Amino acid sequence: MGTILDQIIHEKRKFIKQLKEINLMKEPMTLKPNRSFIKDLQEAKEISIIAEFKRASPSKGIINANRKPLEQAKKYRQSGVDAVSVLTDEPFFQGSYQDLAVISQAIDVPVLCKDFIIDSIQIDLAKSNGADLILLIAAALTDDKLYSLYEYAKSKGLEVLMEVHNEVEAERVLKTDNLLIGINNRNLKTFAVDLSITETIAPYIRRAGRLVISESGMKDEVDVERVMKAGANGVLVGETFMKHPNVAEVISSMKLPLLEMRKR
Ligand SMILES: O=C(O)c1ccccc1NCC(=O)[C@H](O)[C@H](O)COP(=O)(O)O
Repeated sequence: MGTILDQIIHEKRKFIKQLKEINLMKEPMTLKPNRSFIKDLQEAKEISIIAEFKRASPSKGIINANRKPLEQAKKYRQSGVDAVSVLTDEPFFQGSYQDLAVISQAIDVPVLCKDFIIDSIQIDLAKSNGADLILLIAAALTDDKLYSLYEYAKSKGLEVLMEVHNEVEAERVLKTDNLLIGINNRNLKTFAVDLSITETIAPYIRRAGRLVISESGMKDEVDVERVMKAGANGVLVGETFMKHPNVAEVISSMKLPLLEMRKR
């Protein structure tokens, strides 16, 4: 059956086919201009945190089915996160576009539609449900697809987080002018998480003048400090925030490394 990424993409193709058949598209729910995460990140004086709403995952199964999107997103916002990521994939992550819409309407920071996008109709769907930025995963796309979906997202006023896992993928995304590059520490084929992936690739991406988000596997401030030292401008954290009984506490502890570094 192939890797988990192959399986996800296989399901996604079925979903897109249905979507095109039933034409579920609705009018954009909001007329307000997109919130720019890139601008915030360029102006940020401390590590930026993207907090993810993630009920379940292929690697962990159910992470936390009890948290409600609205409550969790409000807690994230009150804890000072800079953006919220919403997994909209249903079969593997138990997410939905409804989650995205609810969260986008409730908070004033940029919202990332975290999905496995292979067709422009998914970008329309993300936009119409309130996304400010979308994810494009280099490993899931040919160069042509990656570049055309990027152009399409930009034409819709959306920002793009381009995700890479190794130097070859990094080289591919650096051929675009996209500023926001995510380094996923989780191998999407084996699920192994290794923060040294950020340490290896971030300096290369930073030298190219781009902004780096280190994604996956961060448990505490030690991990955040490690990826910051490698050059990350921000982190994307899901499981740790979804499981922790005190979200505000764990988020503020992750902001500490920078304060400590400033004191030195
Ligand atoms: O999380 C997974 O198991 C997974 C498996 C296959 C493809 C993608 C997957 N996760 C998507 C993500 O990138 C993470 O949800 C995100 O970076 C947060 O990771 P974490 O903090 O480790 O929950």
